[in-house]
Amino acid sequence: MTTYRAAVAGATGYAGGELLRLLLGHPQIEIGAVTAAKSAGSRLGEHHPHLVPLADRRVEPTDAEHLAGHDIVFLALPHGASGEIAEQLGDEVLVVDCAADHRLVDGNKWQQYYGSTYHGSWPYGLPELPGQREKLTGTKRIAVPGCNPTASTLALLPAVAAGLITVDDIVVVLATGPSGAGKKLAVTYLAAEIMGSATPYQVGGIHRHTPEMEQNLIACGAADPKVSFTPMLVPMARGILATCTAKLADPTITADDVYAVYQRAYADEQFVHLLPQGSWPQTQATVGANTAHVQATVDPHTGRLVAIAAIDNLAKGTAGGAIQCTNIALGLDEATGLTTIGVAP
Ligand SMILES: NC(=O)C1=CN([C@@H]2O[C@H](COP(=O)(O)OP(=O)(O)OC[C@H]3O[C@@H](n4cnc5c(N)ncnc54)[C@H](OP(=O)(O)O)[C@@H]3O)[C@@H](O)[C@H]2O)C=CC1
Ligand SMILES: CC(=O)N[C@@H](CCC(=O)OP(=O)(O)O)C(=O)O
Repeated sequence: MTTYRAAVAGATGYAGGELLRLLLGHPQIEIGAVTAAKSAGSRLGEHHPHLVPLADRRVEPTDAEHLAGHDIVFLALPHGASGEIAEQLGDEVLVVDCAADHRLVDGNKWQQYYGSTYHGSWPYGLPELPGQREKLTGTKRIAVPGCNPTASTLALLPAVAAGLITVDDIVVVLATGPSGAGKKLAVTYLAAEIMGSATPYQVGGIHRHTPEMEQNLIACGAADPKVSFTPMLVPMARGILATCTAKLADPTITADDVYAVYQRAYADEQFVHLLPQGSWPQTQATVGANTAHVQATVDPHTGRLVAIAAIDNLAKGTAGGAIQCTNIALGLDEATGLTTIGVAP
């Protein structure tokens, strides 16, 4: 059995920590260098007390020298830092970027929403998109999706692909836990402000995940989709619940029609769990698992589809999705080292 050696850059952060947690259970990937920025020189146990087998690992600086000599490099760095270091890594190493730097195909959209150096696009790490597994197989570069686009795309994919909805008025309202903002940003949200409150942010169509969501819907077959996206912070450590609505293409489409389309679309997707008809996704059931829980129906009063997805932003939304795609790239069983079993309560 081949064993691959992987470095994790940004190992002290939330995404890096979740990558390491999952990699510890991966039978064919061993953990090499763990790197960060200002915390270089510290021990990993100071940052991730839950990762007991790695407690004494020294955190190295993030540079090409420390990332050399690996088969895989996972980048869990802020945007920009990720794009810069990626340019210094050889063509032979598999680079899996959890940041946004290589997600958008359209450089103008990158400028509009990020306004920083555009690093081009890599194969996009959402295997459930039509034709995407072929693009990921054997690749040496993977752009891991944003957690919000993963949840909303998986909620809408079957409806768009089957032409159940019109795509010029898609509304996504999404609740997310603060770990989605990363450790560095999370410290700016005081517990006293988070607990007991729901707080919208990036309101008015300005969130940088909007073009990524639209890009994904184009990949599902939509022509010129328009997404109105409103996220809000809610008091849970992990989790995203994306509620997506859109006008039905034909008002006679029933809830049973919709459910049958979703059943067909996700019949072979082991990491997308379509709930029994009438049950609705809850974030808790996805915690620690590489799953998206999905449900959809119609609202006959307004003639709209209502589709909801729940994910763990750090699992299927980042680290789990990254490992799923890594498995595909390496030709391993897609589920190696991953679970569909969540943690409850
Ligand atoms: N959190 C989430 O749910 C998701 C995160 N992502 C993406 O994953 C990436 C990491 O996010 P997350 O873990 O949440 O962020 P964190 O803030 O929790 O962690 C950031 C990590 O990057 C390191 N770092 C910061 N600046 C630099 C730099 N200039 N050079 C090298 N290393 C640096 C930090 O090290 P140190 O501690 O030493 O400063 C830390 O290890 C981001 O691009 C994020 O957008 C994507 C999807 C979801
Ligand atoms: C709570 C929170 O702030 N969440 C982040 C999601 C981060 C993410 O998906 O990562 P990328 O930054 O790599 O796109 C947000 O909405 O911007």
